[in-house]
Amino acid sequence: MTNTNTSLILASSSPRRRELLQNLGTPFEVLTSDVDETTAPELSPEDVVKELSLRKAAAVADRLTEGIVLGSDTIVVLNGQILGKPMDESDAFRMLSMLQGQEHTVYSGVALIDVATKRSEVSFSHTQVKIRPLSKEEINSYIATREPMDKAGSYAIQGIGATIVEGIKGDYFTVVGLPLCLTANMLSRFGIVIL
Ligand SMILES: Cc1cn([C@H]2C[C@H](O)[C@@H](COP(=O)(O)OP(=O)(O)OP(=O)(O)O)O2)c(=O)[nH]c1=O
Repeated sequence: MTNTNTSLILASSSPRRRELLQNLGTPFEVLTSDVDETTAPELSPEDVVKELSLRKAAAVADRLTEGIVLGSDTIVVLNGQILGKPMDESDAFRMLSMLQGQEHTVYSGVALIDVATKRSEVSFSHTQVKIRPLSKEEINSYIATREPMDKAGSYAIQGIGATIVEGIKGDYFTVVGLPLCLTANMLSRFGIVIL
C-alpha cells in the first residue's frame, strides 16, 4: 500500500540519492540547501553521518509548512580517519592511495523530519568495502575519468569504481549513498508505507 497523501521531499543535490530513492516507487520532490558540513572532531563516524543527515533535512524543513523531509550523508572511514569528498585531484590521489589494498567502512546516515509535527528520526547504516591493490598509474587513470571527484572516499562503487572493489560486507545501497531498506523502514513510521 502506497500512501500518496503524505508528500516526501528529498533534501539532496546528489543525483545518486535521487535515483536510489526512485527505486522505492513512492513520489517525491527534490529541494536543496547549502549546509556547512563541518563537524566536531571528537564525533564518531556514526554521529557525524547522523548529525549531517539531520542538518541537511532541517535546512530544507525550515522553509516548509508540511511534508516529510529526508536528508542523508555518506562518509568513508579508514582506520578511524574520515574521508569525505576530495577537494581536488591530488586529494583524490591521496585518498585512493590510502584505500588501495585495504578494507574500509562506509557510513550513511538517514534523517526524516515531519515538518508539521516537528517529529524527527535519525539512523545510520554501515558497510565494509575491500579495495584491491592499485598501482599509481591505475589511480591516475581512474582520476582522469573524473568519476572520483564528487564522491566520498574518491570512488563510486556503482561506476568504473566497481572494477576496484573486491567485495563488500553489508548493504550495497549504503555505499552508493542511501540505505534503502533502512529508509523504507523509517518512512513507514512517518506514514509512507512502501510494502
Ligand atoms: C563511496 C561512494 C560515495 N558516493 C557518493 C554518494 C554521495 O553523493 C557522495 C557523498 O557526499 P555527501 O556529502 O553524502 O552528499 P552530496 O554532497 O553528494 O549530496 P547532498 O549532501 O546534497 O545530499 O559520495 C557514491 O556515489 N558512490 C560510492 O561508492
